[in-house]
Amino acid sequence: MRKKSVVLEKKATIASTIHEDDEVLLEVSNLNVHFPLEEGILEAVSGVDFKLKRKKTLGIVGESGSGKSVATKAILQIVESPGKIADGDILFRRDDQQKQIVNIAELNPRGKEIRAIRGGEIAVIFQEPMKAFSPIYTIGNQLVEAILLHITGDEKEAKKIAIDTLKKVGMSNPEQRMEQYPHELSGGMRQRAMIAMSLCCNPSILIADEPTTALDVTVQAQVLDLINQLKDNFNSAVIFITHDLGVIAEMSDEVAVMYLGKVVEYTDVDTLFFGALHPYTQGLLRSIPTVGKRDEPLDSIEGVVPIPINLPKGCGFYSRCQLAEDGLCNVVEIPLVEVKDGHYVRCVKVNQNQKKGGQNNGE
Ligand SMILES: Nc1ncnc2c1ncn2[C@@H]1O[C@H](COP(=O)(O)OP(=O)(O)OP(=O)(O)O)[C@@H](O)[C@H]1O
Repeated sequence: MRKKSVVLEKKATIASTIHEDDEVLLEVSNLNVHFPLEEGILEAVSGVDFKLKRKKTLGIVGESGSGKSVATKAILQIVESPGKIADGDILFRRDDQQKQIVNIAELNPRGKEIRAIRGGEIAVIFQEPMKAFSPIYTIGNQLVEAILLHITGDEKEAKKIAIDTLKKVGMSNPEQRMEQYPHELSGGMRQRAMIAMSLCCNPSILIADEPTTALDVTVQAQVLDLINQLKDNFNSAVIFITHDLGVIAEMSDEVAVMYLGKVVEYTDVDTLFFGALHPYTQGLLRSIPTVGKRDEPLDSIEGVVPIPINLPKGCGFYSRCQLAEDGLCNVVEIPLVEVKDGHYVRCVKVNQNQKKGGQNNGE
């Protein structure tokens, strides 16, 4: 059978503005992160673009294995071996006097410059706080050490900053907490201590990787509130990684939906919830429990995210997509296309529909 011809759109990379707009703190373009394995090259992140503005939160959502964590680890140059940044730029506006823009992708992962950025100008909150702390030092020791490294050489001042930050994250008796070891704190308190650790150096960017998954619902709400307040107080920006679209709705200004190492939809949060176009995003939205649908079974997207080694040509979502069309979707690499101002979608069917002036309802 003759394959239908596919007209390739010009790839719409998310326009570069970091050199003109001071509010843009980070601009990631065409990021590729590969793990060379015995079975072949695992393409964990493949041509990812996004940007981050001061006081804004970018939500990154997608199922397990879609590349969210690896993409953000690349921003800190902490991708585990044998993984490496194979291509792309990670332009970051430094918080020094010149506000110089550096390309993190080109820095030596063990060099002085990335060590000054990591934990200082760009900080991370992990899902599991025990990972961030050493069990053999007190919380106070660890906070003070980070502040001495990034902010001041004066130990007294560093201690004062540590106590103030613990207060800001809602820790009761901060002086006493300084003397405690991580295992002596409850889960919620440990999470707060880790947020304090991330914020004590006034980072320009805070990366929160599933920061509330291990917490109960009440503490979850407090932690989310805290991240929002602190973003405003510290004039910083947040990258929020989660599986949970409810959390995305609450936290994000813009959202990147990732699937199989690629951004498949990128837009502002309202458009995501009221005008998502990619069949994968629509599937994720249909799987959110709602009060009105209490007695109906929840929709779920059948199958799992494949392992990104030796992938077939075409759309990565092809094998699970309700709209998949042989000869159209599985022929060439599908580009990310700007369908409306600031709304980018990686789907041939959506592009066809948009041209006809129709809407893709994902049926
Ligand atoms: N250290 C590693 N070695 C080999 N492959 C890896 C490694 N870390 C991640 N990967 C692979 O890279 C791809 C992306 O993984 P990543 O952890 O970024 O996904 P994720 O979207 O963050 O998932 P989760 O929500 O479960 O954290 C997956 O196929 C994963 O198996």
